[in-house]
Formats: sequence, structure tokens, C-alpha cells
Amino acid sequence: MKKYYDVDGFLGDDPVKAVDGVSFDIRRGETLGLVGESGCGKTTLGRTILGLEDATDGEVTSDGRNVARLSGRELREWQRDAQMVFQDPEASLNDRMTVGEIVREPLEAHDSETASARRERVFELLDLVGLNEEHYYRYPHQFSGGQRQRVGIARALALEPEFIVLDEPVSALDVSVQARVINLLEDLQEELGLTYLFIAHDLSVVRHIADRVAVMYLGDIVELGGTESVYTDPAHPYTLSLLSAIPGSHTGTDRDRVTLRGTPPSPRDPPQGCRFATRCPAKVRPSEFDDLSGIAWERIDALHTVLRERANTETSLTDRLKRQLGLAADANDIDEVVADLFERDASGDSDTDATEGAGLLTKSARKAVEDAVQFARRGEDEEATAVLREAFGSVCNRERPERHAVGDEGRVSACVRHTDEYEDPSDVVDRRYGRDDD
Ligand SMILES: Nc1ncnc2c1ncn2[C@@H]1O[C@H](COP(=O)(O)OP(=O)(O)OP(=O)(O)O)[C@@H](O)[C@H]1O
Repeated sequence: MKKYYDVDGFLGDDPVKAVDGVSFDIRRGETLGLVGESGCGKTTLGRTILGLEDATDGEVTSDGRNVARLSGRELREWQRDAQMVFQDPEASLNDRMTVGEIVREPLEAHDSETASARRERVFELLDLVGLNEEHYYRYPHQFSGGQRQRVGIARALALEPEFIVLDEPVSALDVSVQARVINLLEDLQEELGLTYLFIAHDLSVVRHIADRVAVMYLGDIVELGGTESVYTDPAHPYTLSLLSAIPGSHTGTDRDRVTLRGTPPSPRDPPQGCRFATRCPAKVRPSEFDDLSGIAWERIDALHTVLRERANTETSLTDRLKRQLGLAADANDIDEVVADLFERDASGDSDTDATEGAGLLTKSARKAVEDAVQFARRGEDEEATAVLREAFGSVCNRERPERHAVGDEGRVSACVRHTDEYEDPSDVVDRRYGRDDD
């Protein structure tokens, strides 16, 4: 399934590829966690599943029916069956309505019950989520964040749904309140037989509640599998990086934190090949540069990141004008960067030979770096980036990786390193960041 925004962009820009070709299923009665950095497309995916957005391509099916093609009674049924709970209970509840009216509203839209039966139903729902009858006449602003989220949950439950997209349902709450709302969601799931898609950027919350977890990066699902197996033995380099940032997690304790360089690329212009290639700690290196040391690659990667970030930001009109006038003042510092990376000893360790940097690059690597730097000096960062990609790119920059079966229980991960031809991603990351085996 794909969901692009601004397809017929007013300015002729590329569309925003918020969700770009995902395929997975959600099993009845399970909680599927959906994790990934802000902006990777989680909310869009949730909304498109529910039919709140039209898919650009592909389809969402429920019990074998394409939900985009439903009409009449079947459509109404789907709209009852599938609900959403939003992240920010403050913004998602209408402050001019009483709690009673908020929870009753979906009933009025869908039910032919009498007014008093609806009132009874609202009392039941309030009770179900741990509120009581006297809350019926209050307004959302009179509640705490946790209580407001309970109201949001009661409203979502009003039509007795089977499936609920929970979009960061506890992210806006205090940690102590989070646990109580999570417990409530778990109890409700058991009592009512609900199926959840639980969206979160907080990986620890998901570990607690999800049966399976899908890891999303830039519009794509890169790894999907049973929660415990993904958390204890992540397969995809992006999952490895995300998990290494959780203090106290299994991976966090025996690996140094994997630093992801730079910011995620724009979904308007995602990298070719593997989406994660530009930041991947386990990217395949082209064999013609086998003789380059690990430290040389680190520094080439660092230069690449600097140029890419500059290419993404330095496009303001003033910058473009300056460049046309030959005043690319901002571009001068590239020589500083190159000197730091390749000419001086950038480690800051006074015991190391200060000339070490100069010998880092082989002749052909040096030539590519120099070509790139020439472009960068003129402020042509995109071209400079292209030179580095051309010279040091690999299969990761050319091919979008297929999903490979990893581990057990149907786990999949989309990384070229899961083929026999290459070393496993976690071995590469371990070597690069060091695992403390003692
Ligand atoms: N209506 C829209 N029009 C254009 N672009 C949009 C629209 N909605 C979302 N986007 C873009 O699509 C991409 C994915 O956004 P989305 O909100 O789905 O990500 P997310 O992972 O849920 O992020 P967050 O955790 O911050 O909510 C982002 O680049 C966002 O700017």
C-alpha cells in the first residue's frame, strides 16, 4: 500500500511519499506495535488503514473485502468496526461539549436507539474506562490528561469496534499515568476481544504491550516480527540502531549506542535503493575499495553526511542568489571539514601521529573526495553528494532490498545483508561499535 501527499503539487514538487509500499497483516486479537522516528509515516499508515485517507496505490482488506470499495451497509459496518484513538486527548476532544456528549456523538450518528438508551450506554462506557456517571456533565478541560484519554477511549469504544488504531495514545501523558492507561487498554482488549494497531515512537511502551512489532523507516516497514525476538535479537540495522538507544535494554547494555548520522531524508526525495542506506551503520562497501581502513570509511561517511545535510538545507533564495553571484561564502568551510577529516588527526588523541589522516585515503578514493570537494566549494552540494555516491555507493544505493525471513516465527527484515553473499548486519554493527562480551 502506498499513500502519497501533494501528488499534483501546485509548485510541481515531488509528492510526499509518506507510506511507500508496505505489505503486512494484522491478526485478529493481537496488538501490532508500529514504531519509528517522527515523520516516518506511522500516522498516515494508521489513517489510511481506517479509510480516513485514500490509498494512492494498493489496498486494505478486512475479512477479504477491500475497504475502499465498501458502500452502504457494509461501509457503515466497517466504520463501526474500525476506530482510532488519538495522541493528544487535549486537541482531539471538543472542549465545548460535555464528556457525555462527546462519547454519545458516535452513537447518534450510527444508532437508532432512544435517547435514554444512549445515555445508559454512555454510563456503561464511562464505567468501562474507569470513569463514573458524574463525569458525564463535565467538560474535557476539567479533567487530567489521563482522564481525557479515557474519554477518548470510551468514545472509540462506543460503537463496539473490533479493531482500534491507537496513535501514540500515551505519549502526551506523564509516565505514572501511562502505565495505568496501558493497563486499561490491555484489560479492554481481553474483555472485548479487540485488535490493536499501537503506534508509538517510545520503544519501551511497545515492548510491554505488543505481540508483534513493525519497524518503520521513511515510509517503509524494514522489520516485522514477534516483539520479544525483535527486541532481543534485532535483525535490521535500523532496528539495531533504534534499540541501542534505549538505556537498560538488552541491546543497549552490551553494545555502545549506535549513532545515526544526520537527519532522516525527506520523504519527497527518499534515497534510491535502500531507504536507510544514507544513515546505515552496516552499509555494504564496494569491493574496489577493500583496502580502505574502517576509519577512512567513517570519515568518508561523515563527509557524505555533511554534504547531504548542506544540500538539504542550503537552498534558500538568498543562498541561490549568492551562488549565482559567485558569493558562496557558506561553502568555504568545506575546506575546514575536509582538513579535519582527512588532513589532521581528528581523533583528538595526542598520542596518535598527527599526520595519520593524510594517509587514510588511497589514490582513487582521494580523487573522488577531491572531485566532490570541488563541487562543494562552489556551493553545489547536490552534485558533490552525487560524486561521493557514485564513487563509494554499493548495492545498498542501487537496489531496494527485499524482505528476508530471519529468526523464527515468520519474522522478516528488509536488508541485503541477510543474503549469503554478505556478512550479517549485527556482526558488522558489533565490530563497528564494539560489543562487550565479558
Ligand atoms: N496531509 C498531509 N499533506 C502533506 N504531507 C503530509 C500530510 N500528512 C503527513 N504528511 C507528511 O507525511 C510524512 C509522514 O507523516 P506522518 O504524520 O504519517 O508521520 P509519523 O511517523 O506519524 O510522525 P509523527 O510521529 O510526528 O506523527 C511527513 O513527512 C509529513 O510531513
